[in-house]
Amino acid sequence: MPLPPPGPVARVLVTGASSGIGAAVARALAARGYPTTLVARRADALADLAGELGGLSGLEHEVHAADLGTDAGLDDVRALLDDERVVGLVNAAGFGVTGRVADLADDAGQRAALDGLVRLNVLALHDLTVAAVGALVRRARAGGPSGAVLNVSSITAFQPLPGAASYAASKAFVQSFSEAVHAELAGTDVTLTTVSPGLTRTGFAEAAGTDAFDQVPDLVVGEAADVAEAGVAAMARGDRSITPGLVNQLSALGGRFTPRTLLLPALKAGMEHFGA
Ligand SMILES: NC(=O)C1=CN([C@@H]2O[C@H](COP(=O)(O)OP(=O)(O)OC[C@H]3O[C@@H](n4cnc5c(N)ncnc54)[C@H](OP(=O)(O)O)[C@@H]3O)[C@@H](O)[C@H]2O)C=CC1
Ligand SMILES: CC(=O)[C@H](N)C(=O)O
Repeated sequence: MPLPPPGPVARVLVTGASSGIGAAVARALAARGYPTTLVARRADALADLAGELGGLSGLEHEVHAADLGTDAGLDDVRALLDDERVVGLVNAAGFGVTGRVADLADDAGQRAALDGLVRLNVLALHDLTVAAVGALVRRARAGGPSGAVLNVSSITAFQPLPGAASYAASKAFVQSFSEAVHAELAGTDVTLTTVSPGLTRTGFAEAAGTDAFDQVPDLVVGEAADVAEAGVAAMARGDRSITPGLVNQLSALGGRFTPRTLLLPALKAGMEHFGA
C-alpha cells in the first residue's frame, strides 16, 4: 500500500504546481481526497489553484512559493518534508532549453538557463527525492503510514537528443535514478514511481523557446490531465514507471533500441527542422 488512503493528514507535496502537469497532478490528487502542498515560484498562480482545489475537495491545500533553483528555496521546501502529515512527494518542476550547446554557450542568458536546468531538473529533484525517501521510510519503519514519490521524467530520457542535449540528459538522470531507487525500496512501505510523458500541452514550449508543439500533428501532443491521471494512478499502485500513450510508448521503445548511429542523425535533423 504505497500511497496511503486519502484523508486530512495524508498530504502530498507537489512541485511545479503553478501550471501544466504539476497543476494537473495536484487536481488529480485533490479529486482522490488528498490535501496538497503546492510549490513553485508564482505565488498568485498557486493561491488560485489552492482556492480551486479547496472548493472542489473541501480539504486544506497549502501554498509555498519557492525557487527550487536556489539553495534557500530548496532548503525551505526540503524542510516541509519533515512535516509528519506529508505522505507523498511529486517532483514536477522542470523546464527545457533548446538549441545547440555550442551556440547556447555564446549567449550569457542561455548559458545561465542551461545551468538552471541542471539545478532544477537534476539537483533539486535528487535532493527532494532523497529527503522524502529517507523521511518516509523512517516513519513507515516506526509504524507510521506508507508513502510514495512520483518523479516526472520524459520520453527524452530514453535516448540522447541533439538540440535539447542538456534537457534529455537531465531526464535520463531522473529515469535512471528513480528506477534504481524504486528497486531499492522493495520490501519497505514506500515506493518511487516515474512518469515519462511525451509532448504535452502546458507552459513547457514557451519556457523552452520552441514552437515545435504547433508544428506536429495534434495526435502527438497529449493533455496534462491525462498525464496526471496516469501518473497518479501509477503512484497509487506503487508502479516502477509509466509512459502514458501508445505514441509515446513506441517513441520510448525506438529510443531505447534503435542503434545510435541511425537514431542520432535522424533526431538531429528532426530537431533542426524545428529550429533547435
Ligand atoms: N510539456 C511537455 O511536453 C513535457 C513536460 N515534461 C516535464 O513535465 C514537468 C512539468 O512541466 P510542464 O508542466 O510541461 O511545464 P510548465 O512550464 O507548464 O510547468 C513547469 C512548472 O515548473 C515550475 N518551475 C519552473 N522553474 C522553477 C523553479 N526554479 N523553482 C520552482 N518551480 C519552478 C513552474 O512554476 P513557476 O514558473 O511558477 O516557478 C511550473 O509550475 C517538467 O519536469 C517537464 O520537463 C516531460 C515530458 C513532456
Ligand atoms: C521533447 C520535449 O521537449 C518534451 N517536452 C518532452 O520532454 O518529451
